[in-house]
Parts: sequence; C-alpha cells; structure tokens
Amino acid sequence: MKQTVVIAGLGLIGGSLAINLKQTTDHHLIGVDVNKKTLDYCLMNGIVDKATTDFVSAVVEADFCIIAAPVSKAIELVDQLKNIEFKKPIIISDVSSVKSPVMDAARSLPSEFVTFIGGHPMAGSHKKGITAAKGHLFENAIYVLTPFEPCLEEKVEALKELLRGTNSNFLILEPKEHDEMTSVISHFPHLIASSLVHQAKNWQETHAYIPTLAAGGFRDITRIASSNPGMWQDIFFHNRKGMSHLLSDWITEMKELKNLLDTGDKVSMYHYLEQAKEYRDGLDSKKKGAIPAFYDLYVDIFDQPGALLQVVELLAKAEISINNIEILEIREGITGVLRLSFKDKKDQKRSKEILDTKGYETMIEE
Ligand SMILES: NC(=O)C1=CN([C@@H]2O[C@H](COP(=O)(O)OP(=O)(O)OC[C@H]3O[C@@H](n4cnc5c(N)ncnc54)[C@H](O)[C@@H]3O)[C@@H](O)[C@H]2O)C=CC1
Ligand SMILES: O=C(O)C(=O)Cc1ccc(O)cc1
Repeated sequence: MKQTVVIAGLGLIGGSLAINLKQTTDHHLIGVDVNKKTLDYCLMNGIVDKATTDFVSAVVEADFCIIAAPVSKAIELVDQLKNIEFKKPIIISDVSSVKSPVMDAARSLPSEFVTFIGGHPMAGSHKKGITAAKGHLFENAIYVLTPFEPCLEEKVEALKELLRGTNSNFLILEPKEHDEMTSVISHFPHLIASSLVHQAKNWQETHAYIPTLAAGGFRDITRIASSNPGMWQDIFFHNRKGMSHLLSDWITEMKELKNLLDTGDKVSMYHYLEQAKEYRDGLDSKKKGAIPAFYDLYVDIFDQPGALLQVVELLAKAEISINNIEILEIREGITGVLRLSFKDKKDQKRSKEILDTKGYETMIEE
C-alpha cells in the first residue's frame, strides 16, 4: 500500500534517505526543508513528490516521518510535534548523531498515535547539503535504532522495513550507550583531528614547509577535520559532558606518554604502540571491538575452486541476500573461514539451517 513518508531536512543524510526511498519503495515522499533552493533542487531532480517548508502540515498526513535536520533543529522539530493533534498512527524517527537529547525531547510526545524510534545511520561524509546526497550512502553501514522501552516490536519492524533498501545493518541500542560509544569512536576523534590541524597550522608560522611535508599519515588522521563545522559544533555541544569526560581521560593519558618520553622509557612506549596496533588491526580483520559483529554466520570452507560460489549459490536459491562476505582466514589447501553478514536474524538462522543440511560447519557467535 502506498504510504506517505516525510523527510524533514534534505541535506546529505535526509537527501540520501530520500533518494534511496525513491529508488527502493513506491511511497509518496514529502520533503521538508527551510532552504527553498534545496526544495527546488529536490523537486527538479525527482527526489521527492512534494516539497514544502511547512513541517506541521506535512507530518499530519504522514505514516512515517524522518527528521534529518542538524541535532539542535531536530530537537526543535520534535518539540513542534507536541502541539499536533494526530489522527492516525505515525512512526517518527530521526538521524541525529547524538541520541539522548532527542530521545529526551521525544519522551513527552502524545503516545496514542505516535511511535518515536530514534535512529542514527552511521555513515556520512565530510560534505554537506543535498548536492552531496547519494542513494547508496548507507550500504552495509550500521544503522542504530533507539526505541523507547517498551516499544511494540511491530513498529520497530515497520521502520526497518521502510529502510530495508538502504542495505544497512540495524543495531538496537539504549540512547546513553549509543552516545557513550559514538563519543569514543566518532565525536572525540573529530576533536583530536581538528586539534592536530591547529597544531600544524601554528607550527607553519615558523616552519614554512609543513604543508609540503604533510604526508599520508597526517592526511589520514585529519581527514575528518574537513567535515561540516556547524554540524560538529552541534554534536559536541549536545554531547559535551561525554566529550569533556573523554578529554580529561585523554589529557591524563597524554601526561603519561609525556612522562615516558621525558624519562626515556622506550620499553613502555613500545608496549603502548604495540597494544594500539593489535587493537587497531583487530578492528579491521574481525570488525569486533568498537562495534559488535552483527547477524554474522561463520562457515568453514575448503580452499578449492568454486567453494565460495557453492555457498553463495545455495543462499541465492533460497532468495537470501548476503550483505557482506569476508574471507577471514585461508591458508593454501586447508579450510578457511567465511564470514557472511545478513540484514536480520531470520536470514542468519535460515542460512545456517540451509548450509548445515548441506554438511557445512557453521557457527553463530553468541
Ligand atoms: N554528515 C554526516 O556524516 C552524518 C550526519 N548525521 C546527522 O544527520 C543530521 C543532518 O546532517 P547532514 O545531513 O550532514 O547536514 P546537512 O547540513 O547536509 O543538512 C541539513 C539539512 O537540514 C535543513 N534544515 C535545517 N534546519 C531545518 C529545519 N528547522 N527544518 C527542516 N530542515 C532544516 C538544512 O537546510 C539542510 O538542508 C545531523 O543531525 C547529523 O548529526 C548522521 C550521520 C552522518
Ligand atoms: O566520514 C566519516 O568518517 C564519518 O565518521 C561520517 C559520520 C559522521 C557523523 C556521524 O554521526 C556518523 C558518521
């Protein structure tokens, strides 16, 4: 059935969701933005069916609404929802990088017709605005959902179904847990990246060749400092307690490192660097640590021609789509381990059953 979806905020993230929904569903899409040029661009490029600056009138006719404005504006939009008399059920979500303040604002929404489920697709870019939007932006990304407790399972499933075409991997988290983890792996690194750029800029005053010498390492670690300053200022502000806490921890750790340098403690410095390398290498090989493995199935396969194809074919015949495939470990002539990632638990379980009956050794990590 054709449903109406409102996307409020048609920038990088909202625009990408709108393009994706247009490509993967036949829902009626209403785009809301405060920027008239953005709305014109969306209409001209067929990204939305209707474009308006009037959030409230758009939302009353919708079955779904995704708020994709900057965090401060998202909170204001949630506040506006409190004055609306909803006449039919609606699922409202957002995409904000910080979840607790948005969830706090949404807690007092009229609950008879409104289900609010926080959201955060964990993919993006350093660009902003509709012209940077891409329908495939969230492919294979983690998409965090933070429903209130209790929340009807069918509502969460309905939101996942709407977003199915993004091909992202959903992860349900508590808002506080989300904010703590994203502080560590996203927000705080951004602060450090910006501070490293400032350091280089200051040194350039006395060392003119600094930009010429800025090589791969500096560029890698500071890439994110080129992102949208307005967005990050907003994120830092709404997560400032967590950020300040991490900064205190970091200053303590930097003091310890300074001490290792000042006392010439080469052994401890080696261990510090070695432990960092081990953890960092582990993040890439097993995708463990910072973000837990998700709907993965491990399959033992033999190193022989066609082994991978056989597994893929068996699942394709059952119309199960695989989100990601990784060969974790394979040595010549010996078995290797295949890590298959699925969009949900159902596909993960069905795949295990199919492969088990064909004699494969499979394992789901608890
Ligand atoms: N940029 C990124 O890499 C990621 C951003 N996010 C989150 O997504 C949200 C949006 O970020 P971006 O799309 O990157 O920003 P953006 O700057 O590209 O787009 C924001 C859009 O919201 C519109 N807007 C501002 N106030 C509005 C209002 N009151 N009503 C309706 N529209 C309004 C702006 O005109 C603009 O089109 C933020 O909350 C951010 O934390 C989440 C994941 C990744
Ligand atoms: O570009 C990158 O590396 C990012 O980290 C993008 C990003 C920015 C903000 C988010 O809340 C999630 C992802």
